[in-house]
Amino acid sequence: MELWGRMLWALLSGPGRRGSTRGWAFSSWQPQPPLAGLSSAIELVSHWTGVFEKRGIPEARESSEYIVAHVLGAKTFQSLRPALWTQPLTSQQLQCIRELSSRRLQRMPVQYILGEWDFQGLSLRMVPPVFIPRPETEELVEWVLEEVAQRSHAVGSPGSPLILEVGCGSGAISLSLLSQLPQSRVIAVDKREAAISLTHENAQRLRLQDRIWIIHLDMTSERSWTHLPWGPMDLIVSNPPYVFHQDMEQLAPEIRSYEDPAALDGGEEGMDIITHILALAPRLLKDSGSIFLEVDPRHPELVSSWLQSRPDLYLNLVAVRRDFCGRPRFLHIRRSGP
Ligand SMILES: C[S@@+](CC[C@H](N)C(=O)[O-])C[C@H]1O[C@@H](n2cnc3c(N)ncnc32)[C@H](O)[C@@H]1O
Repeated sequence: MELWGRMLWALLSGPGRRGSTRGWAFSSWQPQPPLAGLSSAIELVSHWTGVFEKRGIPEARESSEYIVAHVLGAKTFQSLRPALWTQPLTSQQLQCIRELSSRRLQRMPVQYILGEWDFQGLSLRMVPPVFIPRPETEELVEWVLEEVAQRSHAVGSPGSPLILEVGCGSGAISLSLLSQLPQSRVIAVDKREAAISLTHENAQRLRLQDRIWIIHLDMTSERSWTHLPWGPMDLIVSNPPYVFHQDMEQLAPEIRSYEDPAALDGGEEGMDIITHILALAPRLLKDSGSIFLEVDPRHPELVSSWLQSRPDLYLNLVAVRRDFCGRPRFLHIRRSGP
């Protein structure tokens, strides 16, 4: 699973992918010839890997393995019982693999094809165009958990920590925090109806619905914040849209054709939603409350100088963390004043 997420990020920042591929992504698909003689899982993986490679589909082997494993009822090919690798598949299973593979040929991300994906050990439903959670974001969640563990004297009481997530998407961050912090409560907001309903669905699936308020709200609208059910917050967490607008056209076809641009486009310097969160934070946070953000590697410096220009907010950038590729991608900002 991790590999796929890494690939997505690599495409997001990778060179040489300018120009629209939307047209060819859809028009290049031709009906496949019958798979005469192919019947076992191993043969199908190798057949579809070859087809994907020929059509330039990234992560060809991983894609075909996930699809075949999914149709056989497993999460990964490696977790399939070895007996199933060579056993003949039914014609219904063959047809299903063909249909799912044709979606991959149209550059649909595997997470949407399968309709579910794991995040922090939770199985979440995935529905386009709601943003697919990336493995980097698991590192953000782990950092928040470390902070809560360190401040357990302050936030360990029933109902705490109280956490606000801005831009909940599928609910990945909120639900994994709730599942690992049994006393916590979360307010999760998103401006997209599709994200709100997917977070509701995932909360129900995981039986975490009792400690989460899911609110359909555009955080840039002033009036939205007057009726929050709980507050003030111990923590604000967000993986906001932070892609620099001019980088949007370089995104991989998987991202551009299927994920909501509003989940990605952070404006000219990727700071539009970040600065809204920071400007709002003093009104929502407890005295020494914290903000944890996932950002672009250029943002630690930009955020630091933006905060220096806003001493009235009493917010300090207290730490920057690197992701598994060594890029500075996570910020911890603390409120330290009135
Ligand atoms: C990068 S996605 C993160 C989704 C999820 N937290 C995750 O990490 O998988 C950003 C999310 O912010 C939401 N969003 C964008 N602008 C917003 C706004 N003004 N108010 C509330 N949510 C917003 C998008 O709809 C999207 O779901």
